Amino acid sequence: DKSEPITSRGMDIFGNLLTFNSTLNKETGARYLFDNTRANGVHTFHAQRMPEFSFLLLNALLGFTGFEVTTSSSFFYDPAAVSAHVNAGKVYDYYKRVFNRDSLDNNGMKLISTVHVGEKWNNAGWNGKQMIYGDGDGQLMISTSGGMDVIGHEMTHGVITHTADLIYEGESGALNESLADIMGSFIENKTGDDLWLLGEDIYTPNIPGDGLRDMKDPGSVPLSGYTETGYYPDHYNDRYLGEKDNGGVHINSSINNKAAHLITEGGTHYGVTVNGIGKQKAEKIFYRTLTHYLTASSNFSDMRQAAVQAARDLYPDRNGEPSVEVQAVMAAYDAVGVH
Ligand SMILES: CCC(=O)Oc1c(C)cccc1C(=O)O
Ligand SMILES: [Ca+2]
Ligand SMILES: [Zn+2]
Repeated sequence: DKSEPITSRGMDIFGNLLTFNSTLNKETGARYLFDNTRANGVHTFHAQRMPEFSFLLLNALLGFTGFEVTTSSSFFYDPAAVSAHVNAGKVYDYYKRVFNRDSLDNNGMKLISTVHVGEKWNNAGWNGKQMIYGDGDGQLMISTSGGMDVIGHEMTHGVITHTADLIYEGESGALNESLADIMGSFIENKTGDDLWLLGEDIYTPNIPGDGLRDMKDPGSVPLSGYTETGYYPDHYNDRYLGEKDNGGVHINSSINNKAAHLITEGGTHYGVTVNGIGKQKAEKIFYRTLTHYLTASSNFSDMRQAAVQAARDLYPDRNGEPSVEVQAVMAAYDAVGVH
């Protein structure tokens, strides 16, 4: 075979010089962003800023994944591609290390990312088969593949597809979004309040400290992205009941996000006090909830019951009393009004 694994270097979108796995064509000397050391490959492509609808159409109809990112030297000159490639490898490593999950399907499926989708597209996504990243318009967003939590979020959509496959609308869709936010944030693993911000590294480059969403204080972020007045909800009674955003999947996700924050760090919310149990336990509870109990049509009440059960499996009752972990889950869902 004419191709062999080789390490290459390149800068990510923040100017960090990184070393990563790639593939060399020995005959031509060309290198490709194909890391064949993980699963059946972590392969990164570019769409040369094609309009997103045409990329998505060609992808859906013909399985077109874009153009190969290649270089004739040992250096790759596409920062957005380097960021997507390296971050995808990190997300693969997280799921393998923490949950012994081999790729999104737990069967070593190839991880495909395509960057430069659309023209100044303020979006990232999972299209059911692969991750896609826009470059942003430079004001609202910059290359979305630069966000470790964004990539963790997109790839967790892939894990969800291969597990509960939560229907992407209404309450099940909000749970899909929330679990992607929760795992994306845990994978990025920042400290302090930054742990709870989504997309902060690639959002509004001219405004420090803000994010697409805030899991600790959802109500601090205006709903401007969805042309709704108001702020993200942090209680079930304030959930969005409109039609926009597939019935508010990126809006009502904040209610479950707040529950996840309370389970992890604790706090008093609408008069309900939760004693936090930390990230290591929280991530196990959410992963077990997703992989053992949730189904495609699960709603918020199902989520509460599933999370309580997952917590009970992992941290059983003691002398007939719920463990502190189970108590934290119950109290957190009480605090956000989900019963
Ligand atoms: C935190 C990751 C995220 O929200 O990605 C999206 C963006 C940036 C725009 C539109 C949709 C998504 C998504 O993956 O839901
Ligand atoms: Ca973040
Ligand atoms: Zn999402």
